Amino acid sequence: MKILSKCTVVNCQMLKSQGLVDRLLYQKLELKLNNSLFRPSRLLGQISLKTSSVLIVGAGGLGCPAALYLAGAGVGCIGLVDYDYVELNNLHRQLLHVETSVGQSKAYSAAQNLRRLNSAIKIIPHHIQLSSENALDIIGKYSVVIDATDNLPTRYLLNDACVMLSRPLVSGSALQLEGQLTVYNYKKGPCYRCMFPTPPPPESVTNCGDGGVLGAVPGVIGVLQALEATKILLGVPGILSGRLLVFDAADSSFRSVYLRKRNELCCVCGDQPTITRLIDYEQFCRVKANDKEARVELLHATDRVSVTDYNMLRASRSPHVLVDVRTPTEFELCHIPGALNLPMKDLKKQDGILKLKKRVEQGQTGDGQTPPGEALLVLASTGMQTEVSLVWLSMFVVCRRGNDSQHAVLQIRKILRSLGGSVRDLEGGLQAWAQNVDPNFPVY
Ligand SMILES: Nc1ncnc2c1ncn2[C@@H]1O[C@H](COP(=O)(O)OP(=O)(O)OP(=O)(O)O)[C@@H](O)[C@H]1O
Ligand SMILES: [Zn+2]
Repeated sequence: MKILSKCTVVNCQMLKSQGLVDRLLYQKLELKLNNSLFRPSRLLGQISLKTSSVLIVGAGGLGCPAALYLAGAGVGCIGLVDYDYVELNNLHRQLLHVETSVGQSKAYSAAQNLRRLNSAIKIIPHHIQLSSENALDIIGKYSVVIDATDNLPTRYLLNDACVMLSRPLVSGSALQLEGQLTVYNYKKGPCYRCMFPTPPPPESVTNCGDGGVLGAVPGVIGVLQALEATKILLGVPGILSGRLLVFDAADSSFRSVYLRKRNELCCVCGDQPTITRLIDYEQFCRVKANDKEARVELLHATDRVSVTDYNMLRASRSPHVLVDVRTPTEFELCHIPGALNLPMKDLKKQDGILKLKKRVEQGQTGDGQTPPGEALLVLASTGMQTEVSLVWLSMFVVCRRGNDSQHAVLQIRKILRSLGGSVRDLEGGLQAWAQNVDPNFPVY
C-alpha cells in the first residue's frame, strides 16, 4: 500500500482482459478496497507498474529525471546503464547525482538516490558501456527501454536490439534549447532506422558536450520519457508512436509532427530484414559511442594548439584573432577576453566569415568591454592595414570542448583559402582552458 500514488488511473477490465492481473487477486482487492479512498482500477494500475520493468540507458540529463518519475510511480524494477562517472559539471542537470557523488559511478550514484525515494522497488545499476556484445542480454530482462544517451552509435544499437527483442524504445534527445521525444518500435509503429536508414556524416553531428544544453530542457524531455514508458506499461492509448514531439524552450512551445510510417523495406524492422544480428555501430556511424573519447580528430596536430601554448602567445602579445564559435548565449555566459563571437551556424553562411573580417578591420574587439590594453585585437584596432592583415592571418578558433572548433577551422580555410594565413584551433576548448589555464573560468 505504501507505493500507491494518486495519479495512476487505468481501466481494470482492460488489465484483466490482458491477463495483467489474475481474477482472484482482482476480486480480493475489490473487496478489501470497497470502502477505501482508492478505486480498484487505480490499485490495479499500480500493481501492474509494480510487476513491470524499465531499462534506462544513460544516467545523465535525460535519464535522471526519467528515473525519478518512474521510481516515484512505483515501477517494480528499474535498470540503469551508464559507464561514466559523475563530474561536478554534470550536477546542474543530472539531478540524481549530488555533490558527494562526484567521482562515483553514475549508475551506482543514481541507484543509491533512487532507493532513498522508493525503497519498495528494485533498482539495478549496470556500470557498463552498452555494446553489441551485452545489449541483448541486458535489454532482454526489461519490458520497456528508455534511450537517454547522447550518441549516435548507441542510438542505432538500442534501436536494433529493441526491434530484435520486440521492446518499445522511448527515445529522447536535447540540445541547446530544443528537445525531442518519440517512441520507436511500438506495436506496428516505425523504428529509428525507418526514419534514418543511414547515419549522418560524422562532421555534422553535435552533441551536448559541444553544443551545450540548458539544464531544464533535458529535464522536460526526461520526464516525458517517463510518462510515455508509464503509459506503455499501463497499456493506455495515445502513445507517442509515429509522432515526434518537439519542445522549443526559446518560446516554451510544444509541437508534434507525424513521422513516416514503418518502412516495409526497413533493414531491421521491415518485412524481410537484412540485419538480424547486432553490428559494429561505431564503424557504422564512424564516431565513438563513448563521448569522452568522441573527440573528433579532423585536424593535423600542427593545426592545433594547446591552451597553455596559446596562453603564452597571449602573454607575448602576438597579434592574432581569437574566434569563439559557440552560440551568442554561451558567449555571453563566459568567454576569453578579446574573443570575437562567430556562431557555427553563421560560419556556414558564406558571408559570415567575411562580416567577421570586416569587424576586425574596423578594429572592433570581441566583447566591446575588454580594455584596449588587454585586448588581443589591440593591433587590429590601430587601424593600420598591414597590422590588420597580420592579425587576420593568425587566427585561433575556440569552442566548448574542441570538436566544433575543428569543423570551424576547416570551414574558415575554405572561405579564406586565398589569404593563406594560419587558422588553428584550441585543443580541448574552453573546458581545457578552465582546467589548465584559468581555474576561475566557468565550466558548464
Ligand atoms: N553506450 C552507452 N552505454 C552506457 N552509457 C552510455 C552510453 N552512451 C552514452 N551513455 C551515457 O549516457 C549519458 C548521457 O547523458 P548526458 O549527455 O546528459 O551526460 P554527459 O555525457 O555527462 O554530459 P556531457 O556530454 O556534458 O559531459 C552519459 O552519462 C553517458 O555516459
Ligand atoms: Zn524500421
